[in-house]
Amino acid sequence: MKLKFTKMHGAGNDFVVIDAINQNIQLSTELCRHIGDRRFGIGADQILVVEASVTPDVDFRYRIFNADGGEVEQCGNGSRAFVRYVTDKKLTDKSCIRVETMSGIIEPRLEADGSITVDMGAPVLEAARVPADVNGLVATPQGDDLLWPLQIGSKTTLFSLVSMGNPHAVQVVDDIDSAPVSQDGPLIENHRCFPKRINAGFMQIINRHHIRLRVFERGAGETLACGTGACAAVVAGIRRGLLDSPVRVSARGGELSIAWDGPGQAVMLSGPAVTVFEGEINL
Ligand SMILES: N[C@H](CCC[C@H](N)C(=O)O)C(=O)O
Repeated sequence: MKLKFTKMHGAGNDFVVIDAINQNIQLSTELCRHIGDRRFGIGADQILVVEASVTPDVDFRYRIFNADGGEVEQCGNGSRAFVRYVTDKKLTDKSCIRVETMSGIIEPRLEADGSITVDMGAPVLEAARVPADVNGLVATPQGDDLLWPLQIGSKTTLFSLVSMGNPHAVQVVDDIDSAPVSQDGPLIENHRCFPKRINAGFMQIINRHHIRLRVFERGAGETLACGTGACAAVVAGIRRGLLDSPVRVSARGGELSIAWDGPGQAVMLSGPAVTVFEGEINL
């Protein structure tokens, strides 16, 4: 069968977007892994699937699969690509849409100037959900920052644990260009304290309104930008008294902007969403 798709990116975090409203497609882990493969398939960090909503007062359902085929709860950069896609494909005439994801409802908005802002919902301090004693590992938070000391390779590293629907472990580093992302990223992602695995953020503080960020993503490896990772890093930095909202997040693939007014409040994510090409794949 032939499957139509659209290739998109948000600050270099790239996606294959599939309309499953007007195409009959049953996605499996194996099929998503094939589509995400940069040599045998199309290639992408994530595959985004557009489905009709079955929930009143919700416009669409949005499924997210990492390149390794795993279905996940949330994708910040993907949510901006989503609203660009459904607008350009005339699947909606709304500028602000309500989208159901595995982790709840998000509200991406296409602004008059063409930029896109997403209400990502309120963060959960993942520490509250991390089992204190997993496989005999006892991890206890330090102070009210909820900084968790975890053994990564031969060293103990302090992490902020934040969930944006999907889990993030964020650490502060002096220089992200020399940070051991490729070495420590997989160790953090697969750490035994995180039974569902986790996204690993490496944050360099430039000033109270600007960070540089690299993220080794669960199920995708290091990406050029991570929207939920940017949200989690800013939440962690504000909670630790290191940052003030709004914060400019410089990722390797582009710039994102995050605003957060504190616990219980929604995190607002703004940034680009670009359509690169339309295509068809033989399955
Ligand atoms: N790798 C993530 C999903 C994609 C998140 C990222 N691409 C974003 O923009 O938020 C996870 O397994 O939770």
